[in-house]
Amino acid sequence: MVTSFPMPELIPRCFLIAHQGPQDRDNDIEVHLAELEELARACDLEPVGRERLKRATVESRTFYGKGQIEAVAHKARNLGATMLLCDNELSGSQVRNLEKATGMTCLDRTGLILAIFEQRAQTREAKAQVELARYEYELPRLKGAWTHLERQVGGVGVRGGAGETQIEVDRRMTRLRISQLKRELEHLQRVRRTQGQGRSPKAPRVALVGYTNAGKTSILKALTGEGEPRNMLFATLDTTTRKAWLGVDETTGEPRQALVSDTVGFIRKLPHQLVAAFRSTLGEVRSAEALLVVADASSPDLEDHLKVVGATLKEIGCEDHARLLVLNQADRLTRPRRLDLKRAHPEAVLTCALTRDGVEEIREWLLELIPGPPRPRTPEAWEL
Ligand SMILES: Nc1nc2c(ncn2[C@@H]2O[C@H](COP(=O)(O)OP(=O)(O)OP(=O)(O)O)[C@@H](O)[C@H]2O)c(=O)[nH]1
Ligand SMILES: [Mg+2]
Repeated sequence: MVTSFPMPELIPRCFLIAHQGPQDRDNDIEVHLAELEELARACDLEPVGRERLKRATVESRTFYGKGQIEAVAHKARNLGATMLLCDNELSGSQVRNLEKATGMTCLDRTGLILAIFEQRAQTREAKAQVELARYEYELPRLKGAWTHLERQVGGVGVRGGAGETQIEVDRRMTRLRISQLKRELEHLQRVRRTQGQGRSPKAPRVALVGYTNAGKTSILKALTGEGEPRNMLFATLDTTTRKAWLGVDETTGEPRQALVSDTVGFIRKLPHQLVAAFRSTLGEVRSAEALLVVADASSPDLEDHLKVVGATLKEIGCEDHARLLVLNQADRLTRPRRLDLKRAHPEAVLTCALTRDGVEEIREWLLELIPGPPRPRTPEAWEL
């Protein structure tokens, strides 16, 4: 009999860095680095260390200072790291120069978020959106990556005639794929719209939006009985819509319900290529009548998260939507913090999605969105 032993999985180790300018507070950069660690874990990497690199200006070649890079690379290698994750958005040539200087693979924040989305995308639509974002990200970076190949390669076939360089061929192919993907996404969006047309006009459509890992899927589950919450950044990529039963109309006996959509989470510095690519999925948010803005009330970073959510909603054209702020994970709050939050956000509902505490208040708010029975019309004088 052959016994097979499970092989220990090799998880790549990474070291995290962030630039700290003279105006940046230590704590802010630490919070950003802690979030980058979560992103690394969500990408199946093991963070082994992190460092703030203080410098008044940024270096155009390598972004960080030369001496800083050498010291960090030394430390990272001693900890067994093979990757360097940078919290700042870097240009293609800065990444390449860093890789050359350190001998390690380098990934910036945008590249890391894109990699997570690529791992998670399940449906055709999510896959096309992520692929589009990847090409949009790579297009301005193609330069330089091919400098060793940049030469005149006049000829026939894929190359567009005499004189087209390898970079030009590459850019042309990338643009072609981008327009194919955009067409495919438009088609998928049309299909989605047609599917939505059969929905009951009496059921208001609401979208759950908010910072990643706030508990949007958990609230969906508490409201509709469906959804799979996970303690992981960007667990949800696809929009799913479920019915929330809100009881029966006492006068007509008709069931009352709302259609609740779960959506992809937001994060600070969400790559704009992703926001653009996810426009069609986020179209569900735009076309919703109202928003349930879910936030993790126990996060020390709550107010910052709310600002990011507000700005992203603006970016996708949703600043005027009616909304209810759902301060979730309230079970993790101390009593004084709970009182502070009630004072700071008097309109908000405090919830615990796990015990469904406060979820009834969300239902009541949803009920108010349902159009009431037609009011009896008072006949005008000329009709009598
Ligand atoms: N203690 C506590 N944990 C919660 C609560 N709501 C959600 N969680 C936990 O928080 C984690 C994230 O929950 P999700 O519902 O997946 O969060 P999400 O906003 O959908 O996250 P993404 O889809 O990744 O953006 C899970 O481990 C949940 O069990 C809550 O009210 N209290
Ligand atoms: Mg989710």
